[in-house]
Amino acid sequence: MLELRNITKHYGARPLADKLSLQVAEGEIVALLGPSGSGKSTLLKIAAGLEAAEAGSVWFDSEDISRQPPERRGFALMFQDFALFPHLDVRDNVAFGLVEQRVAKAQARQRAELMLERFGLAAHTRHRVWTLSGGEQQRVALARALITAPRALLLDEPFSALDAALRLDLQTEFRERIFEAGMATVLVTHDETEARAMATRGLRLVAGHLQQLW
Ligand SMILES: Nc1ncnc2c1ncn2[C@@H]1O[C@H](COP(=O)(O)OP(=O)(O)OP(=O)(O)O)[C@@H](O)[C@H]1O
Repeated sequence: MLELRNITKHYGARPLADKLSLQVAEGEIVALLGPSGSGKSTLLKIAAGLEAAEAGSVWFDSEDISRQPPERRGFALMFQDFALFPHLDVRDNVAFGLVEQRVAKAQARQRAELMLERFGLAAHTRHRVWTLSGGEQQRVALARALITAPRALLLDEPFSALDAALRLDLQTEFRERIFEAGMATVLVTHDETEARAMATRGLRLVAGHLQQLW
């Protein structure tokens, strides 16, 4: 269970989080909605360890991980600005997380190939990522996120660059793959339709507080 406990965070005088708490269980996809600038991405970054809160703590199961650096938390991130590596082929993009975990390169590549097969991307294994379509690139990014078997998945507007029809396809596919992997998942999105299509629970962040939508 991923848990934020009594998190407080401001930029200037405006509270982005005001003693905010959130629990996300394994197998749950929680959507975070809210006006632009309300602090959704900041909350995700606090969970990931990329930003510090002024007060409060981040827990996973019964461990306080507030002081752990991002790479020790065992979370996978898919943020708008976490692009794929243009100088690597598709396979090495997917293998990257494993190599970081000191898995031998040959073995990491083999596992990446299996993952790409499951994702219907086998034909692109040795292609540069920038030769793929936007939707394919997002699937590579999800494969890269899931291959390390993360205990939580943090998604920030994963489909914002895609056209409407493709978004719908990917929402269904991502939802299935995320449920199959079964980790605690938080999805930040502007789009309530997308949130309802993907998430088991929807929350709106307003003035530092979370309101339950469903
Ligand atoms: N490092 C920073 N320094 C100062 N202000 C910041 C910083 N990061 C974010 N902010 C401000 O905090 C507010 C919340 O930003 P955040 O990106 O978390 O909102 P958001 O709800 O994800 O917005 P959007 O839906 O537009 O992506 C914004 O007003 C932003 O300008």
